Amino acid sequence: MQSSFSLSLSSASPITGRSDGGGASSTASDLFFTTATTTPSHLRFCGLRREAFSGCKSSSNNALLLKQLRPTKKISASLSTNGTPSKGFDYDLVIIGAGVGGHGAALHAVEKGLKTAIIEGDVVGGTCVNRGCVPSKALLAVSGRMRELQNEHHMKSFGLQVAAAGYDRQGVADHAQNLATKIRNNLTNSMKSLGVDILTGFGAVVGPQKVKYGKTGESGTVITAKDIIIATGSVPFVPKGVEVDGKTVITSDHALKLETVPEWIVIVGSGYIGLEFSDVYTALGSEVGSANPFTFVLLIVSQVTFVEALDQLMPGFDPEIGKLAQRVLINPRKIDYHTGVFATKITPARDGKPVTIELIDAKTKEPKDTLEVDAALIATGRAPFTQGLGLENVNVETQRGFIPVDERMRVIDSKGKLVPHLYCIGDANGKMMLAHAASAQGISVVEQVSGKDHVLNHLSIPAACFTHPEISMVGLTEPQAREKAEKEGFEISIAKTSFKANTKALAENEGEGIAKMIYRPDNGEILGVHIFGMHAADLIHEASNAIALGTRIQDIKYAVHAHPTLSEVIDELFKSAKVISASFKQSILNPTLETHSRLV
Ligand SMILES: Cc1cc2nc3c(=O)[nH]c(=O)nc-3n(C[C@H](O)[C@H](O)[C@H](O)COP(=O)(O)OP(=O)(O)OC[C@H]3O[C@@H](n4cnc5c(N)ncnc54)[C@H](O)[C@@H]3O)c2cc1C
Ligand SMILES: NC(=O)c1ccc[n+]([C@@H]2O[C@H](COP(=O)([O-])OP(=O)(O)OC[C@H]3O[C@@H](n4cnc5c(N)ncnc54)[C@H](O)[C@@H]3O)[C@@H](O)[C@H]2O)c1
Repeated sequence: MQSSFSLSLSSASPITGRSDGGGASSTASDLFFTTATTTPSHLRFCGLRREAFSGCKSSSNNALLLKQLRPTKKISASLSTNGTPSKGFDYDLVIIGAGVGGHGAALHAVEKGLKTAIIEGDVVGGTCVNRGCVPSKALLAVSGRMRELQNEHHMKSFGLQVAAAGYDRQGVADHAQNLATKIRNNLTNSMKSLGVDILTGFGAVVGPQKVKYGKTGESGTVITAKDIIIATGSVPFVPKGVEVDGKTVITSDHALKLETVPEWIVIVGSGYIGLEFSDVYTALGSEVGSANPFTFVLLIVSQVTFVEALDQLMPGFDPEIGKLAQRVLINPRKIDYHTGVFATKITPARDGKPVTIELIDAKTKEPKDTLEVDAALIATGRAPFTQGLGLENVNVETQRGFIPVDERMRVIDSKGKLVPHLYCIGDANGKMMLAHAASAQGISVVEQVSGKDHVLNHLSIPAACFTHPEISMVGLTEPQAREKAEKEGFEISIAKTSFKANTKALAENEGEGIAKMIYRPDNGEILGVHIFGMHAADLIHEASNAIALGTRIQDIKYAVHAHPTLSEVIDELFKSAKVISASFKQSILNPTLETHSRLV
């Protein structure tokens, strides 16, 4: 896997975040950074063992994954070759980093006729494909099925009888790894087939419109480019005082290999990674029995203890959704938690002693507790990977490691001026640490360098947490919307619908869930949508596309949805919103006008 340099797969990563810290959502000190196929072979592919019936759905619902699997031939044949560079340059566009951000930019650049090269120092696909979205969603696909198969009450409600479910840990781990390999190959082949030059080595900026690449410590090859995009991503952030050994004190890089499922694991941080892994660990449980597919397997449900610095779990979510998520995803499961505490010192298990975790009160900094457990997963955010990029050669200073950019992803220098022809996308700029955001930013930059102005609306970018059930969101949370409304002087309203009233959800015995919309009743603008429930991650796109396209509730509420589908939850959400009609507003201004209805 590793080539000329090592990134976050190794605990001796060039940056662990220890020295620099920082994070997109950091708040305090350096402690804080923040188809239903049921064949036996299909079950084996998922690493599951089942004697009786199972309903193993075939693939992840991750839109990006589907995009990555899409045949590249979709791009028209006439545009499917790398272009000729602008006069005086080796390339029109050089991208440093072949993660999903760099990949998205490269494909779009070739489509636009730009002569494009991408420099990668490790493996194509970056975090998302190799150590992030892809393997984690493979593990979550398995945990979802295990959860369902183990839920006797749920199975009985369908009239199904199910014998004890078990799993083969290595089989599950292989499923995750095989998927990563497959998607990595797809990404590599998609770029190769379009003629993108994939250059191997560590890339750095050596001057305006000049990039060097090669093995670290060697002189390397210098190439010129009309425009440069930095897309170097991020690595796990490990707070000061935490000793990662990769076995008992781990980051997501290690956890995704699923080398063990500990009996008791502390998860430090209850954000996306913490929550998704709590779903995996509590569904799989620690295996202590036989591994034969046709014998009884004893699984001990793993105990998860969350350690969260803020006063509530899942602080990033809309508070109402967070509360519901806690009631469904935390309270009934073997999960306990300590909130308002920092993990200041974590020592791996050694010499027969367990992992020890020292907690201090987040506000008073007084010692609070010491936990002794089997393992600890550090899920305290991610640190940008921006060291050694030669930013000093273009007078750029990072901010807690992140590269400062404007709304067009143009890099800003230490004097606050834009650096001509230099852009930064994805995790390295810290605007929104999501795979599809990185890719969208890359496409936006390519639009700009090909002569079309483009500003990406980050408030239209959806996010999802792939727990069971899922959580998704787009736009503002209720508190954020209230703050904005107060500042700008407008009213907000809230609409809510329940999965309990949805036929499809009830047919699936999955009525637990809500959708919530925050909007402006005066003009029908959607400010935020939050969904908790089955397939929430897929359902959010109707709302995110409406925000992106500026569609108002009074227009989208007439769109027709197939029955019975989960999408009717969102249909009902739009229909239940009360927008004051234009004619009513007119009638207030001019009382002589006749009005039929106040609301639309
Ligand atoms: C466990 C986990 C699960 C996640 N799940 C999701 C999810 O479900 N959905 C989602 O949207 N996001 C998810 N994310 C976040 C997502 O992985 C990142 O937001 C995304 O990978 C960022 O893409 P990027 O292109 O900016 O950087 P990266 O994917 O990190 O890619 C950067 C690339 O640049 C290369 N590189 C770095 N420096 C240099 C250099 N100087 N020269 C050459 N090459 C260099 C690296 O080797 C790497 O290949 C997850 C993250 C984790 C850790
Ligand atoms: N499904 C997805 O889209 C997905 C999945 C996984 C990761 N990601 C991305 O990866 C990034 C990293 O995820 P993450 O979960 O590590 O970060 P996060 O920012 O989502 O959550 C980190 C949590 O750790 C807490 N924390 C930080 N320092 C702490 C400390 N010292 N002690 C106790 N608590 C502490 C924070 O309060 C926060 O709740 C996120 O930005 C996310 O966008 C996305």
